[in-house]
Amino acid sequence: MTLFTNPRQHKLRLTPRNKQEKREKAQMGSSGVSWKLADHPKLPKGKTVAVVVLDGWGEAKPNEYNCIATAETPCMDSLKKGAPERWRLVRAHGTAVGLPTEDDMGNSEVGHNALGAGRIFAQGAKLVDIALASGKIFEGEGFNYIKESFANGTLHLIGLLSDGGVHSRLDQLQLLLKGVGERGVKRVRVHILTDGRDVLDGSSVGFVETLENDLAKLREKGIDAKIASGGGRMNVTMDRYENDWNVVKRGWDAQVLGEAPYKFTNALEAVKKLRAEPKANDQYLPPFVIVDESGKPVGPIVDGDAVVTFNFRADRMVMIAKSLEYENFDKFDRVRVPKIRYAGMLEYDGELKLPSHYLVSPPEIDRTSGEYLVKNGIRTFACSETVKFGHVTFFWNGNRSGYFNAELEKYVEIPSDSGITFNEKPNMKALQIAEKARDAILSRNFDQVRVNLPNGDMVGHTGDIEATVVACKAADEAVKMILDAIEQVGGIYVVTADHGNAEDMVKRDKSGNPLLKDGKVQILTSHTLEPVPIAIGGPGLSPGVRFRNDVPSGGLANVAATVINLHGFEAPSDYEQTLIEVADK
Ligand SMILES: O=C(O)[C@H](O)COP(=O)(O)O
Ligand SMILES: [Mn+2]
Ligand SMILES: [Mn+2]
Repeated sequence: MTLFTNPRQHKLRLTPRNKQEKREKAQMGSSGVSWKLADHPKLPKGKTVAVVVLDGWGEAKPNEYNCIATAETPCMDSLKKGAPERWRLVRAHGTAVGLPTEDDMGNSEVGHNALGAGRIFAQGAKLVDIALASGKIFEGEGFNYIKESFANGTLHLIGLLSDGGVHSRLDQLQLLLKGVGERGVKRVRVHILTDGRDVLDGSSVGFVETLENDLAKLREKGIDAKIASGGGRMNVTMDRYENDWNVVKRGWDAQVLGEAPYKFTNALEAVKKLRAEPKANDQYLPPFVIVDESGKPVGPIVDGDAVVTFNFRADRMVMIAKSLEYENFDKFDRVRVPKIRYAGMLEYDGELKLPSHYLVSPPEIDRTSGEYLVKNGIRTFACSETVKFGHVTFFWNGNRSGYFNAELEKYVEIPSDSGITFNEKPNMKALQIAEKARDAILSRNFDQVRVNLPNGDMVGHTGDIEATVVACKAADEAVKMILDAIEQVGGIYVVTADHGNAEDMVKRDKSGNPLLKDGKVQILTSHTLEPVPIAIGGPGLSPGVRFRNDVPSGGLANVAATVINLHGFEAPSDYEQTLIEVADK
């Protein structure tokens, strides 16, 4: 993209520091934060603002692997005609969303965090890198806690075996293994979840080989280190937002109880054999346990053991964290609940304080736009279907569950289909989400109506190009319904996305050509590095409002100030700058 040839170096803001902030803080009450937003000098209050996030909807050149360009998307096409004043692109990957490098694709967590928080926070991936590089990870409360079990128990590491950098990273697991090896661990068991969603399908085989090499090195040092169980991430453990507890149960059975439908004596063989089944892929491998020659599982979790879930990203760890930590738990029959010392790589839910022990402190995402707006009287409605519900609530609000003010907010979750891959039903619940948003807008009971439309992303992850084209059409129709409602109430819309996915479904070489393997293209199931569109409009948009042209490398974090302005307020002074200006007409 020529737009971003000279990206501004974003400073990672870990604490707000500027002068006005200090002055504001001096005037505040006991919470230490002044929540009052100043009136915008030019923009009115009282307009209904629809904020639509198309999940996995990036901008790329049209070609046969660009499902968005292939699909019929008349609504999104018409918005694009508003460029440059009412349509533009924003950065949605790498440092623009707090990830370690520009090679890191965006994802829902960091994307929605940036959209909601209006600032760029060093994200989990980066915080873990820093803690490992400095060695601080091995000095904190969380590590000291699990270390107590090293002398007499086993350390179990559970997580996604991948170098995707979305939920976890293999190099971080390797450093963790090395670190525990140097700090007295005697017995280690790794419970792997294969990826194929943030990385190419089939890459699990290479990751298992790498891990086995590392474990062999530990064994040379006298440490009893083995892979103990496994399964595909979408089938085992990594469900989110309570869409399907069976997924977590399958993980529990394999990891804790040592029970699974498949038993192997070797993890590499397990992954290769299970992948050879018809229609098998890394994302959906069935659960398996590794057994010894006598058929006994090599690593069930028992009393006195320590467990670390090594994913840094929260959404798909909250459910397993609850099952490992909660005494009162009724989501499935755990059969046996071992007395363990459990720590997450990060704290996964700041509101629930879950888990109570963790190795690295999460980003402190405070003073989000959602909280400011509610505290300034903005009545907010948020909706998506289960698989993305937490994106426009939990992630949007800085990884906090719950309302800021239940009287002013309503969050509606539409149950997702479970037990299917979404290429089977690519329309998903887009229409139902749009209907809820439409009704919320027409009710005039809300000032902000915020939705996430999952189709481009969830179907894009299946790698099914035909179905993804259908998915994009469905998302476009949903946008149209929401914009029609905004038209009726004289409101404003902001339509954007959290990262790319459906706009490029093929693995490419450095010059951008499809990369062939054995003469075939490799389907890309993951997100991309592409920028995403943002469009503004609607009858309530004041004349003269347009995108500024002096924020060329603007990213998702600039959207919050923009939305706050459209509600008639000035954004907090330490927010990334607004994307809009009001030209004199
Ligand atoms: O968790 C997932 O589904 C993928 O790893 C990332 O997708 P998301 O960031 O869009 O949720
Ligand atoms: Mn997403
Ligand atoms: Mn995704």
